[in-house]
Amino acid sequence: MPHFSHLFDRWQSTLNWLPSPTQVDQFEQLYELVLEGNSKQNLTRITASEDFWEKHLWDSLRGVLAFWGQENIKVIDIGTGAGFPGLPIAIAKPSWQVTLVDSKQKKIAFVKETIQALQLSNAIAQSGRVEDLNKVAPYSKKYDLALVRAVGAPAICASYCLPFLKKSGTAVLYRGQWLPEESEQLDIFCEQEGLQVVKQERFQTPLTLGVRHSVYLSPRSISISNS
Ligand SMILES: C[S@@+](CC[C@H](N)C(=O)[O-])C[C@H]1O[C@@H](n2cnc3c(N)ncnc32)[C@H](O)[C@@H]1O
Repeated sequence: MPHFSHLFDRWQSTLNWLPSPTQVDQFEQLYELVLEGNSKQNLTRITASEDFWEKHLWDSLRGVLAFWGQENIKVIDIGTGAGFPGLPIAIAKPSWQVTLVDSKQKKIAFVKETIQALQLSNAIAQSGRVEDLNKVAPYSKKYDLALVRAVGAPAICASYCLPFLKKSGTAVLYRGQWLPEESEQLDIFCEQEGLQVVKQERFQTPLTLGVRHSVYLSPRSISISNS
């Protein structure tokens, strides 16, 4: 019995995108695997089908909407937990290479099993602390996008992302409310670390109208003066 078929039009009206039949099946399967996984470990409190669609599937994809037209890019999901936002993104964008990282082995075991079950050949999961992984060769400066949702204060999230990014890369902080003091704290960090806030975007989720913000950061390009 499909869980999300009544929400099919919402993909089109809110993201201007429609999943293929295979992607529809993968989203359904992902939901069932998370429910099953939740009976063995604490993966998520968001279990009702509409909540799952809005807060895990839709929200994960909305954060990368600005990059939707890009193909063949490398993406890292930092502190992925049960695989969000990385798994919905790997389903929706098969040409993107998605790396999902979390320090908790058990969560990564679940994500690995799910990648296999969904046959996502464009996703890999890696356990470890991001502040260790982001300094080593396979990961350092390799990513076009670094994504971080619900992991910590903005400056900490930014510090996790920065070492993963190519010079042309972008970090996306997935935030709920965005407070002036968070913005100020992030500005101070960016000033010190050679990052710039490229854009902040405010939007609402389509079903419960929850407030969300996406904050986009990129390494600052250095301008060299002639004098
Ligand atoms: C609240 S969960 C959010 C999970 C997921 N991003 C989401 O939005 O549903 C935060 C996750 O970040 C992971 N995490 C926190 N600090 C980390 C670090 N330094 N390195 C790797 N993972 C970390 C935790 O293990 C946890 O699974």
